[in-house]
Amino acid sequence: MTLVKATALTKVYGTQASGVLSRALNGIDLEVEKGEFVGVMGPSGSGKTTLLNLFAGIDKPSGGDLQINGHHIAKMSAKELALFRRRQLGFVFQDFNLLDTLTLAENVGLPLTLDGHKGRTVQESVEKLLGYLGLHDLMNKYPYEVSGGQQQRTAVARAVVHNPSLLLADEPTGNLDSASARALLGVFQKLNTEQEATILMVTHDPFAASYCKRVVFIKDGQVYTQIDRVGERQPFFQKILDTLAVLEGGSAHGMATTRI
Ligand SMILES: Nc1ncnc2c1ncn2[C@@H]1O[C@H](COP(=O)(O)OP(=O)(O)OP(=O)(O)O)[C@@H](O)[C@H]1O
Repeated sequence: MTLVKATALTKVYGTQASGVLSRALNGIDLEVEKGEFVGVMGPSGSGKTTLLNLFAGIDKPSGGDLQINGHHIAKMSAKELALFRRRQLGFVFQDFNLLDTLTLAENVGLPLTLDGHKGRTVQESVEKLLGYLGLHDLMNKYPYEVSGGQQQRTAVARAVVHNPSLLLADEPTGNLDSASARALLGVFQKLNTEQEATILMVTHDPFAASYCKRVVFIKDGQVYTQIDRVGERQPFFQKILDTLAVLEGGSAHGMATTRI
C-alpha cells in the first residue's frame, strides 16, 4: 500500500514582489510504501529539510500534490492539519526535545495525554512501549538524569506511542556518539521490521542511512537517484558512499532516474 505519494512537488520561498525567489524543491516525485524505511540524503541546501517540512505539514507546497495515507496535505484546514499531525505523524528531531520538567514516562505519554486519553490507559501504553524498547528501568528518571542516547530513544518512544502512520526523523543521530547512534538505529530497525513502522529519515550520515531499506538522494531540489538495499548492510553502506561521491563530485549526469 502506498502511504506517501508526492507528485511534481515544488517549493519556492520568497515572493515575486520581493524579487527574491528561492526554488528549494523543483518537481519531486516520491512514493513511500507502508512498512518502508527510507533515507533521504543530499548535499547541504539540496532541499531535504524543505521536503520533510512539507511531509510534516509544517509548510505548504507551492505546486504539485502530496498525499499521506490518502489525505491531501495542502488541502486541509489548519484544524484538520493539526489533528492529522497529532494522530498520524510522529517526529524525531536532532535535539531530542524532551521536556525537562517531566519524567521520561510522562514525556512518552504526552501525545496520548494531549489527545485526551485517560491516565491509566496512558500509563499502560507507556510502560508496555518502554519495556519493549528496553527503557523500562529509566521511566521515572528525568531527561537530565540519563544519557543523550537514552533521551533520543525516549524521544522515539514518544514519537510512536500513538501508532502514527508515518515516523519522520530529521538527523536523529546528529548529536549522538557512535554507540548511541547504533542503539538508536537498532530501535528504528526493530520498529520497522517487527511493527511495520513506516519511517522517513533525513540524514547526512551514510552509516545511519545504511540501516534503511532504500535511500533517496536529492540534489538541487530534485530526486537525483535512489538505491535499494538488497542483502547485507555493509555492501549497502559502500553503495551509499559511492553514490555520495558521485553526487558531490557532480559528475553524474543522466543518473536522475537510475536505481543503482
Ligand atoms: N525559509 C526559507 N526562506 C528562503 N529560502 C529558504 C528557506 N528555507 C530554505 N531555503 C532555501 O531552500 C534551499 C533548500 O534548503 P533546505 O534547508 O531544505 O536544504 P537541506 O538539504 O535541508 O540543507 P542542510 O543539509 O544544510 O540542512 C536552500 O537554498 C535554502 O537556502
